[in-house]
Amino acid sequence: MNNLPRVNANGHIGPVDAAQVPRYAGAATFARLPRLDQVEQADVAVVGVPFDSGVSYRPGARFGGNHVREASRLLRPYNPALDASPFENLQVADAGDMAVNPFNINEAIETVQQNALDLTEHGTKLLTLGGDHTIALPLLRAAAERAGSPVAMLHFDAHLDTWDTYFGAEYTHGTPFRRAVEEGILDTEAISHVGTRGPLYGKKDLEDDRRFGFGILTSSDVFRQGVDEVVAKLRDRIGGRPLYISVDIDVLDPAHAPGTGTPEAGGMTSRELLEILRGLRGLNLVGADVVEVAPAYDHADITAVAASHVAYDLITLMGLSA
Ligand SMILES: N=C(N)NCCCC(=O)O
Ligand SMILES: [Zn+2]
Ligand SMILES: [Zn+2]
Repeated sequence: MNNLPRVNANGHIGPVDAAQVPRYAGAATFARLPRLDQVEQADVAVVGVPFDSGVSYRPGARFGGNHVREASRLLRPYNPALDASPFENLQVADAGDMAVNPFNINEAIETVQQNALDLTEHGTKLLTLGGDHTIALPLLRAAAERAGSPVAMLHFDAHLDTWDTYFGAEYTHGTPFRRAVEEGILDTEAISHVGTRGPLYGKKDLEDDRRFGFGILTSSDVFRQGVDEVVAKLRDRIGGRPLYISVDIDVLDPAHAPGTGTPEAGGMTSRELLEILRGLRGLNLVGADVVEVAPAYDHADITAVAASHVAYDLITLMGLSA
């Protein structure tokens, strides 16, 4: 059905043309891009991670990837905010979903790490959709291995996710970045949380976090300092290092992202998040995730639309990387 030619100027296969095939027709791939098996090589692979066995509150992020794919049907090929055509500059393809064991977190982490390594074997960059924040740990392991060094990280989230354990469990969605620091896969000179807010267990949470090396720009900092100052501070800290960006969609206010498992009031707007991302043009972005999209709590696809635009800007940034 969707066999119309869609080869663009650079020989890359782009999205199905919405002027030729209604954009609501056919099975969803991210932004109506080709599947990975339909292209010879991919500069960027978008892959879903249907896993949410690491959550401490509301489940459902296992369904996030497909929810974002459905909302991404309305994306268009030219990104005016960054003056770039990401699918023309790059061959971007949808790699489907990782087959992750929902009953065994340790095995799931291994699978995510191995799948991420397999997908990036020939220089392909990875953007994952969906899943809970547990998956950032194996994704960072793979990113650091491919980079050949610890990576810088920007972590957009309402939460620190540097807690130690829940119910004695080390691998959960509230603990990936403490594990990552312990494993030495993060460049602790260049790791920042952006958008954090809300109650903590105690002051020690912040003390631990600072000891690990994290800088923090809270949701209130973004509001009070403004996007440009925040961008300048982040760029300064990251420099030319290989950079991984992890976006927990709950960094957005519940008004902008109700479809998530651990919502916190007082968050950033989707405009603020997109503006900060666009300010990161030219950094050496090696990989990214968009996690914690839980469709059961979404309304009118608000969360999925925001997540699809975040993913689109992340892919655009990959095409504009140093
Ligand atoms: N990573 C996300 N979304 N949430 C972590 C919340 C941890 C807690 O229940 O305290
Ligand atoms: Zn969070
Ligand atoms: Zn998180």
